[in-house]
Amino acid sequence: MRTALTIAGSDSSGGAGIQADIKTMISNGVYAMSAITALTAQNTTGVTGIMEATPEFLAEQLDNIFTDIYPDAVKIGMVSSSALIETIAKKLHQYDAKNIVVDPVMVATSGAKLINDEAIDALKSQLLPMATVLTPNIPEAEVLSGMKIETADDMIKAAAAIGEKYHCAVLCKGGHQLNDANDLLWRDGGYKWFQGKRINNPNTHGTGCTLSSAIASNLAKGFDLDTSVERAKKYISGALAAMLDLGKGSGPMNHGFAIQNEFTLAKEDN
Ligand SMILES: Nc1ncnc2c1ncn2[C@@H]1O[C@H](COP(=O)(O)OP(=O)(O)OP(=O)(O)O)[C@@H](O)[C@H]1O
Ligand SMILES: Cc1ncc(COP(=O)(O)O)c(N)n1
Repeated sequence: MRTALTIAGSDSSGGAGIQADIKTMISNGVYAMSAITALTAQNTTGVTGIMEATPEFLAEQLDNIFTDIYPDAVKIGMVSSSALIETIAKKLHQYDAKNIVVDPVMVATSGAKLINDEAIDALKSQLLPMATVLTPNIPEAEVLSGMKIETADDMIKAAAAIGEKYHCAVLCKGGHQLNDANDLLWRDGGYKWFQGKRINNPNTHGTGCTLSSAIASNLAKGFDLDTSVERAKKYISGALAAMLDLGKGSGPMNHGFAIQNEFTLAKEDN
């Protein structure tokens, strides 16, 4: 069985972060492992507390994972401080990690800030150059490119600027900000649009975490980047279309829709 690792924060309400990543990885047919960067106390209405892991304890988790069950892909989500980012970069270099998907989590759907300002510089200088693919939403792509994004053409320009600077592929997500479900993948000097059907579902807590984990799962299974994005879009559309409605705020998706539908994803792969 192929294996994937998520390095991210725990979401006590289960819709985003480590919990969304593990549910997504299982549903996409890989063995899931986790290195937790922080505990968050949150629900669908907001984040009330964050307790960071120490860099030493994060390093210890990564040592235990990489020296035993080697991950075929790594997804990186919420990492709130530069010391934690430095630890991740050092360990991923040490163990020669492959298929690294970086979701540059900055602000939660509920509005809470999930990264310190000084950590954004560390993210840029240390993690982005290691990424196979980076998955910013529009506000994150604006921060990383330094340009305002108002049109689909701006998405292409910003993704190209980020990709050329950090030498990685960039999936700029239209998401709820710009053109709904259409995402732009820039890689190797060229780009491709992934058109998604907009699903009228207000419950989008954890969509970014879910998409990046689904891409990592498919890379772990040996699919190329374009195919992995295509398959990940199909998975997130299914999870949104399942129309789960929980909580008082922007609720979680139904990550298990495929398993509940008699293992449809697993059947497709056989
Ligand atoms: N209503 C929708 N219908 C279909 N696909 C959607 C919808 N909203 C978002 N998506 C898709 O979900 C994925 C995540 O995009 P989004 O822009 O929501 O990420 P994000 O802003 O990082 O998410 P998060 O809510 O976790 O911060 C993208 O592939 C996007 O196209
Ligand atoms: C631990 C953690 N990681 C990431 C997110 C972002 O997800 P969203 O923007 O959908 O709230 C989150 N809320 N919590």
